[in-house]
Amino acid sequence: MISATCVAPVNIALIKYWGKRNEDLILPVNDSISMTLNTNEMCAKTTISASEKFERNRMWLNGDEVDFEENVRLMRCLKGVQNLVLANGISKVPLSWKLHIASRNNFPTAAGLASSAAGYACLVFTLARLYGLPHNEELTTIARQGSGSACRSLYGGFVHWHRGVLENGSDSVAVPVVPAQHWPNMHVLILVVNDARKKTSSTLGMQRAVTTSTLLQQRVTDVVPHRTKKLIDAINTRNFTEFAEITMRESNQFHAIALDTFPPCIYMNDVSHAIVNFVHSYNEAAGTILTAYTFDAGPNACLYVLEEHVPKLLASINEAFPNDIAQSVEYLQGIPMTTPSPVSGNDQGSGDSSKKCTNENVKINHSTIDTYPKNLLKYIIHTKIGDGPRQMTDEDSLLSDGLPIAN
Ligand SMILES: Nc1ncnc2c1ncn2[C@@H]1O[C@H](COP(=O)(O)OP(=O)(O)OP(=O)(O)O)[C@@H](O)[C@H]1O
Ligand SMILES: C[C@@](O)(CCOP(=O)(O)OP(=O)(O)O)CC(=O)O
Repeated sequence: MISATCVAPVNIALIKYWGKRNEDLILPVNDSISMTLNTNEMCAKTTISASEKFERNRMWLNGDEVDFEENVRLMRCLKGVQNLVLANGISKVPLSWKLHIASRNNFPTAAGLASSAAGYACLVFTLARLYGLPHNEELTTIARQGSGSACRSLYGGFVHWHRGVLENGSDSVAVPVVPAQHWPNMHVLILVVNDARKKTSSTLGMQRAVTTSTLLQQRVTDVVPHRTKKLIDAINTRNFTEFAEITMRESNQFHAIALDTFPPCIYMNDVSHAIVNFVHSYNEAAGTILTAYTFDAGPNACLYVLEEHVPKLLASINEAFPNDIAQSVEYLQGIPMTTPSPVSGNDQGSGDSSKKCTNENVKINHSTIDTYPKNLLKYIIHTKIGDGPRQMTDEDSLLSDGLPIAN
C-alpha cells in the first residue's frame, strides 16, 4: 500500500468569482483574487492510500462515507490527475490500483467558510503527491473542476485566478501574486454568525445570477478588470486603505448581484449588516481605514486587519457585540490572544462619556459606534495570511490499513 497525507488552506476572495461561462469545466465569467489563510487555524486534511487489494474507490468525508464514484466533481479531479500522470509518463503508483480517501475539515463544512475550496485543493494536491507529480499550474485547472474557488487554494499568499478565454479551459489557471511573506502582518478575524449548512449553494446561486441578473454583465465587463488591476497594485505596495476599500466594495457588489438575481439569493442576514455598519463606524471613529469586511455566500464576516491593530479591533467588537462567553476559549479561536476587555472597562472614570482607547497611535472614539444586543456572534476565528498546501508525515495519516481512523 502506498499513501500520502496533505493539508490545504482555505482562501477568501477579495475580487469575487460569481458566475460560470462553462458549467462542466467550471470556467468563470471573470477573474478573481483571493488571500490564502493559514492552515494552523483552518484546513482540510486528506489521506489517500492506493493498494492492489482495494476493490473500488472509496471516500470518507469527516468520518462519513460518501459515494465517490457517483460524485462527478470528485471523479473529474481523479481523472484529471490520472490523465496528467499518463501525459507525464511516470508514476509512483500503478493507475489501476483503487484508492481509499479520508478527508477532514477542522472547521464547519458547507457553511460559507470555503470548505469546498480547501477540500478539492487538498484532494488534487494529495493525488499529485501520491502519484509523484510536480506542483504546477496544471494542477489548478484540475482543482478548478472540483470547485472553482479550489484552484486558488493551491498557492499561498495572494492568488489571481485568470478567467481564460480558451474553450477547453486550459488557460483558466490560478497563479500566485505574492507569497504570504510579502505581507506577513495581514491578519483576519472571521466573525461566525451561523455555521449551519447554507440554503442556496454557491453553484446554484451563481447559475441563477448568470441567467437573471442584469447587473452581472456590467460587473464582468466594466468593474472587475479595473478593480483587479487596482487591487494587485494595492497588494504589491502593501497599501491597506486601498486594499480595504476595494475589498468592501467588491463584497457589496457581489451581494447586490445576489439580490438582483431572480428569485433573489439572500446570503447576509441582519447580523451581517450590523457588522458592515460596525466596520464603517469603527473606521470613521479611527479617522482612517483600519479594517475591511468581506462576505461570501453566507452570513459570516471575514475582517481583514493588520496584526498591530487586532487588539483594539477585538476590544471594539466585544464592546459593540457583547457576548456572555467572550472570555472563553470557545469564543475566540485560532491565534491565541487574551480577549481584551470591552473598551468601556478602560474608561478611567474621567467622567468623559466618549470612551477612548489608545493603541498603536490611533484613538477610537466609541461614542459613535452602536452597541448591539448580546450574543449575536457565535464565535470568532483569529487567523492570518498563510502558505499553500503541504505534505505531512505518515503519523498524520487519517487511514490505517486503508480504513478511517476514528476521530
Ligand atoms: N475536505 C473535503 N474534501 C472533499 N470535498 C469536500 C471537502 N470539504 C467539503 N467538500 C465538498 O464541498 C461541499 C461544500 O461546498 P459548498 O460550496 O456548499 O460550501 P463551502 O465551500 O463551505 O462554502 P463557500 O464555497 O460558499 O465558501 C461539500 O458538500 C463537499 O462535497
Ligand atoms: C462567493 C464565493 O465564495 C463563491 C465560491 O464558489 P464555489 O467555488 O464554491 O462554487 P463552485 O465553483 O460552483 O463550486 C466567491 C469566491 O470564492 O470567489
